[in-house]
Amino acid sequence: MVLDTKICGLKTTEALDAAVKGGASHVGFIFFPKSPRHVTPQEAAKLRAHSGGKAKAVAVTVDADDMVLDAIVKTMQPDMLQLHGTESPERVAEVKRRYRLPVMKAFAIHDQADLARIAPYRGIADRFLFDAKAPAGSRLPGGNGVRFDWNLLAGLDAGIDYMLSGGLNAANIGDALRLVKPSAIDISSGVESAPGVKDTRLIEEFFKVVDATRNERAA
Ligand SMILES: O=C(O)c1ccccc1N[C@@H]1O[C@H](COP(=O)(O)O)[C@@H](O)[C@H]1O
Repeated sequence: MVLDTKICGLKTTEALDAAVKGGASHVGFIFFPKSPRHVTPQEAAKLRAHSGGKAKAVAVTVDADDMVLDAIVKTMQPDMLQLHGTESPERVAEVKRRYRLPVMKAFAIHDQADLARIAPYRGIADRFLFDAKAPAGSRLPGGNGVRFDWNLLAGLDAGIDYMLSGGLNAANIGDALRLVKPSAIDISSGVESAPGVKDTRLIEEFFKVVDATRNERAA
């Protein structure tokens, strides 16, 4: 079974190399100035070039306007856009049209009502990303290392293509993948030694568990 894996919030070639070596299908770059993982379009372009196309480059933005997206798309040339704010279905459709890129729409999940909110985006977003709600007082809509109740996903329509995200790490990814069957997983702070500082040893450890669980799923 194919399981895409995205390592998000990359800022250095060392961390990027570890992600690619581990088998990441996607690598994510954060364009959100309040984040400790924020990169400029120029920095992301250099990292993307360094990866040599071995993983799809995802640009993560939060309610970005066309001017911001124009600069990112022109400079970095991502393979996919992750919209991690409160973008409406109309805005998602507009972004897809304007940039001719696949779009992954992120949702903050706490209960079933949050999952129901994806309905108007079906057929518009190419993929969904389910993250936890940001804790009170957090300056970030994602990258908070917080998980949500994965049981909520058990009854989800099997045709929904989603990336599981939020508080994943080497210690819990095995349990997550035994409980739910996402087409993809996404991790950021779970492979960091401090906010915004990726740890290559933690990236390696994460992939070891993912590979072991993937083999379990295939058996
Ligand atoms: O990581 C950030 O700083 C960030 C900022 C703004 C929007 C999204 C961000 N990260 C996304 O958050 C999730 C989960 O992160 P974590 O594994 O819980 O730390 C991931 O999708 C990142 O793309």
